[in-house]
Amino acid sequence: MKRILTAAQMKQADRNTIETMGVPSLVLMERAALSCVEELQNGTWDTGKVLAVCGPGNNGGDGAAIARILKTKGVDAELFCLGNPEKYSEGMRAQKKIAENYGVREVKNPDFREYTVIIDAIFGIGVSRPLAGEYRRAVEAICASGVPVLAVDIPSGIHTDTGEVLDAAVKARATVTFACAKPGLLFDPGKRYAGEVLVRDIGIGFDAGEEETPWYGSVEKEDLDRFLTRTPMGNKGTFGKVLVLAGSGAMCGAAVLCARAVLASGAGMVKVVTEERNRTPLFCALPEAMADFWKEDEPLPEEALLQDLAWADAVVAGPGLSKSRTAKELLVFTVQHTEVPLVLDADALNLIAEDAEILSGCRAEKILTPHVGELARLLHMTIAECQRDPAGSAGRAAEKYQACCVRKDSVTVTAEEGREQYYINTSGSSALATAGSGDVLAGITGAFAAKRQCEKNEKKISLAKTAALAAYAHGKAGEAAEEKSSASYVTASEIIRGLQSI
Ligand SMILES: NC(=O)C1=CN([C@@H]2O[C@H](COP(=O)(O)OP(=O)(O)OC[C@H]3O[C@@H](n4cnc5c(N)ncnc54)[C@H](OP(=O)(O)O)[C@@H]3O)[C@@H](O)[C@H]2O)[C@@H](O)CC1
Ligand SMILES: [K+]
Repeated sequence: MKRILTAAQMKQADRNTIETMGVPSLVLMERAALSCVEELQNGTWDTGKVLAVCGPGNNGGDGAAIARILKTKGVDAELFCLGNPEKYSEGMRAQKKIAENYGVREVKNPDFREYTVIIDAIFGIGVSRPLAGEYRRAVEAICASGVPVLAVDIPSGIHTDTGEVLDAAVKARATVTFACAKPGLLFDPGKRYAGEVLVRDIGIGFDAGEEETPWYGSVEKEDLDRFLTRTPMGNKGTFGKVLVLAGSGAMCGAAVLCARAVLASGAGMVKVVTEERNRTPLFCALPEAMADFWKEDEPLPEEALLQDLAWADAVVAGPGLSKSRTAKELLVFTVQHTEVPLVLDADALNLIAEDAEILSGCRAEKILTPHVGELARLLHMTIAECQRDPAGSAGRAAEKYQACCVRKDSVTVTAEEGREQYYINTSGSSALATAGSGDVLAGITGAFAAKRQCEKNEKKISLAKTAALAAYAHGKAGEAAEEKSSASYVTASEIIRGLQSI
């Protein structure tokens, strides 16, 4: 697990390091600057002529220190300072003076195109409002110059907590950020402005308010490996049995992809409940699956369904299900009779968006896996509103539907009701944006929820972390598939195959 800190939490950690642990602020700044210099000297940057563009706060102080350290290493480094010197932070004032003492030249009206690298040290986590005046002009000129930019802590103009552009922002080739990633570096559009994000330890003594909300984190490969470890004593019945309710007459593929993903994600068994017309294609495509069938406009096979629901350790409902009258009856029946974790995806979400009453009386733990369009329908908001606030919109759906919500987008966020906790997914690429990819994620999520259901209580992780691990595995599988071809050619079946390589 990696913690991700908001601006307020990072400031508290800085304060704790300085005031409680006793590390002077200038020492932290020196370490911050050195970590940027190390990046600049790794051989991938042309440091022929470097300009550090500094704002009035401590981010500017970092920039001045970087220019000075570069100068001592024989690099032609200059400073361009913005803002009223009377309002400089103590750190910026001190660093600017030290840079002067070392003979770093300060320029007044630079032509940014003359430089080989620009250090963006205008604003860091202290940015407090949209950029205007000289700041905005500088940011726009830096962007227009086309010169590679190294951003210090966060690209100037990106909101630290949401990733929003505050009217204008620097587009960096890479960002060296201190101690922890920040949400704004991981969410779009901040993620695209940050370039490669390099998290560097500068000796922050943590007390970022562990209990404080909102809490952000990201799961890592080690978390996934730990979760997927199988006990040698287990058998196919103890690794998780998943019931998949998917596929209407025209949508057998969704059922097949989802069920295949279940099996490829470590579940012991899968059973598919699908429309009668899918009988032959399902068994041809997936001989490992067991199945039960329902017929459009005929009574549900309730006895068989009750047995299936009692057998399952987790249930996935929705992929390719359609919104037909019988599909809705099936969903309502499932919701009312499921006691194990229930993953609701695609048409199940569309039916719920139209009639939230479907979920009334549900006793199961629920995981909703909407893409942003489905989320907007669930929340009766616009897509743009949901996009502006990735964590908030996921959290709102979790609260509204008393569930765990996996908000699928270029950056997937998982939230759980009752806690202001968010998992930001760091794996994946545009390769995942392909037909059937959502069916695969639903299957992985079902398999992981079933595995968790089979764990002894003391080993059980939260439902949100389980869902976050599924999103992470899905992203990693997409990356593995992309390595074999290219993002444009990856299909959902290849994402499933990619699961074997993570
Ligand atoms: N604490 C430490 O010791 C360490 C800190 N470190 C570094 O410091 C950074 C945080 O420093 P910081 O808190 O001083 O904030 P920073 O981002 O420089 O900006 C604040 C200044 O900008 C101003 N301002 C803001 N928005 C504005 C706008 N739109 N337009 C105009 N002005 C605006 C704001 O003015 P005000 O809002 O008060 O009017 C204030 O003057 C952090 O990201 C890291 O790089 C590391 O070296 C590790 C040790
Ligand atoms: K910056």
